[in-house]
Amino acid sequence: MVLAKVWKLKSHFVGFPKSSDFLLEEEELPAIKDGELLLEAEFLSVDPYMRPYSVMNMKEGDVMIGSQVAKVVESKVAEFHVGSFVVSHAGWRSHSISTGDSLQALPSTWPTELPRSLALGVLGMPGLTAYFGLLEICGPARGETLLVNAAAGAVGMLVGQIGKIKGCRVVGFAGSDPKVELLKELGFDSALNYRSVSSLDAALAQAAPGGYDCFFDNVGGDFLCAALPHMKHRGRVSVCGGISMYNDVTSQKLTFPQLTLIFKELKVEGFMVTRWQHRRDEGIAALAAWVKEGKLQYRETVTEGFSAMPDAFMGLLRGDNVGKAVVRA
Ligand SMILES: NC(=O)C1=CN([C@@H]2O[C@H](COP(=O)(O)OP(=O)(O)OC[C@H]3O[C@@H](n4cnc5c(N)ncnc54)[C@H](OP(=O)(O)O)[C@@H]3O)[C@@H](O)[C@H]2O)C=CC1
Ligand SMILES: CCCCCCCCC/C=C/C=O
Repeated sequence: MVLAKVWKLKSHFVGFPKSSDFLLEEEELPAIKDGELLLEAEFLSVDPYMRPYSVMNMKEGDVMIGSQVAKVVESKVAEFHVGSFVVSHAGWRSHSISTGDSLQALPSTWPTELPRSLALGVLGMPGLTAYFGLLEICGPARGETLLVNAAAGAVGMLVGQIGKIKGCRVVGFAGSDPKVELLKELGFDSALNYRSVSSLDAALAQAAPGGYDCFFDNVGGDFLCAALPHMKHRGRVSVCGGISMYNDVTSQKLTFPQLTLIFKELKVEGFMVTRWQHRRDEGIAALAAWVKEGKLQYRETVTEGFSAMPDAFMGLLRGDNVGKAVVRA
């Protein structure tokens, strides 16, 4: 008999999440049956989408949604061997029972020098988000200027580096001076702290006096409104996220950008990374090759202990993380 620890949504978040919104429970798991396997979480992901998802798709008492890298500890499914690792979407659970459906096996050839947590980061959902969201929607060309915000986070850090690989001039905005320094180390041509610039408008203009061809937006709200007038004619905007709005209690009042969109003939397109699920292998192969060649660097912020899941999640929303935020169970 296995006692699983499970984090549940105790109360719907109102504004910024609080520790008291989460509930840690224990659940007895039954013995596995034929066609089932028992998983033990090794690394769990915390991601911004969990905040809007909780509003749209969860009720109080539900297990928090999420992905994890897990070890197969018992198996009655031929394709999954005990001791192998998978990415599972079991939510915030220390142990879970699965039929194997929708599990992604980590290759047995996973390089020992790469932590398995990368399957939740550069070699997982955030990597694919950066890869397809930038290349398919912005279509950056050599010599073009690319703008990205939340640039020191899991997705943004990769977007900027992929922009450099594609020959762009890259401008990144992040929320602290150490993050800005890191972006410069990673090869960003210009990096700015959006919290300390006296005017976002002036900073955007100064960083790219000729304007931006591509904008990968992770933040939305005021940043999006400030950036659109700095786009070049026929610029492309990839609307990936709106983290500045996820904790809003009342909707932000924004100035409609119709005239900018029309006269600049901008393409502004939202996306879900799941759009390219059928091209997952292609994306992971490209990202892995760049990591191996040293062209794509990754960073992780690892929080220790399953009991710290809510802290890691709240830290992510506050901007405590550099690169991908994960929890080691
Ligand atoms: N469309 C899709 O399919 C997907 C969308 N996303 C979206 O991509 C974005 C980035 O996700 P991810 O890389 O995983 O997360 P990050 O690792 O970038 O973490 C979130 C970061 O957002 C920044 N942030 C928080 N609040 C604000 C704010 N008010 N204004 C500006 N920045 C803020 C913080 O960095 P800082 O210190 O710089 O403020 C924080 O570190 C999110 O919006 C997410 O929802 C992610 C995956 C898939
Ligand atoms: C628990 C499984 C979820 C994996 C899919 C995640 C899709 C993320 C899309 C993000 C949107 C905005 O942040």
